[in-house]
Amino acid sequence: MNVGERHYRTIWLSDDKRSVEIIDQRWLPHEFRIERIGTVAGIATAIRDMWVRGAPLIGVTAAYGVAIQMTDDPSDEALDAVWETLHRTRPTAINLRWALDEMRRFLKPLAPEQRAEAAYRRAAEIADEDVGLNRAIGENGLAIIKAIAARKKPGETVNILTHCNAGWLATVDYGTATAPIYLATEAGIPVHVYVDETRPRNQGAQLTAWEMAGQGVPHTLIVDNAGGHLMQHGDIDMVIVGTDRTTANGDVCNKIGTYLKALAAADNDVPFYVALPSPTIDWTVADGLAEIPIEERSGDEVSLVWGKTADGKVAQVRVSPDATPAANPAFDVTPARLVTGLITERGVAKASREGLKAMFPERG
Ligand SMILES: CSC[C@@H](O)[C@@H](O)C(=O)COP(=O)(O)O
Repeated sequence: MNVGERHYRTIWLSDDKRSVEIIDQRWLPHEFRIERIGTVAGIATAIRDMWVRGAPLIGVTAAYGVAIQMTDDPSDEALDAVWETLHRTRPTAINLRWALDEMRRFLKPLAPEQRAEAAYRRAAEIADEDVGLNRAIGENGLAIIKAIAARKKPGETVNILTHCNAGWLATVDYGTATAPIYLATEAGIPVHVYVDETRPRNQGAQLTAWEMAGQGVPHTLIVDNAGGHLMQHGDIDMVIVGTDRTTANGDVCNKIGTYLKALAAADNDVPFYVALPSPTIDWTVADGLAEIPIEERSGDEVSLVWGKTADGKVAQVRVSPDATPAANPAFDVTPARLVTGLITERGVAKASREGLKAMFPERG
């Protein structure tokens, strides 16, 4: 995506060909900061403390973490240790385990002295593959938006609700849920996006809104609780969200609050789509509610909110009494029965075991 005149991916190799540079998402939308990270500890911090976030980008960042480790120590023991260290950072997004497994599978058969160079090459390929997958998701989702637009009167917008940030910032480029939106805008289809603020960390208000503004996509920020009301009044044509892990049965784990949007969508006959690249499918898990570990983050993220003060400083304020404890489950599971379709790189699958098997027969 472009920021101003310049095209950026969300992660890239530094000039020293060893460290990576990332957009530090903690400061957006107020400051655009780039950080250079050259250690495994730094990569672990960036993932855990959400300098980078979003399932696909977490995976790519971890892949580069393995590469950094291989320059320091390419032994089997170090490869296993970096897998463990990075796997511990965030438990829910399956792309993290997918990328770590892929790096280990690729590197293990190589002689240690070949591993560093090969690891950077494979990490770069995983990053490039992510861009390709998202572009294909965009094309497949675009067909859905086009079909809705065709039923509208000339000039009427297609109104899309999205939750969290499943955008460019959550991937390497394009985003998953946002890819169809960007392609629709490029194709001249009038779209308008309702952006859920996405408490507690406000990925919608801070990241999706910033992306939409930067790409010139008409959008409106709403509080998380407004979606149901808008659907009851016919103001939403479709919902598109991303996912951190989708089970082999089509259950969708995504940012906390997604389930409530899906319930409201079902009650109002609003199509509810989930956009995902195939590395986000966990083929080993069937029942999302019973089997997916849900990350529990610090209650401080609920009690304290970041923002820009009147004098232009980025600061944190407390919104609840000092003595009030807060719980912060970061994700929830939307059962497959509430999902209209899974927009993958291969096409739109039914959210069911049969639907996913038909789309990915080699995994059946
Ligand atoms: C293409 S990103 C899909 C998901 O990772 C996204 O919707 C999401 O829930 C991100 O959560 P986050 O906690 O910000 O990493």
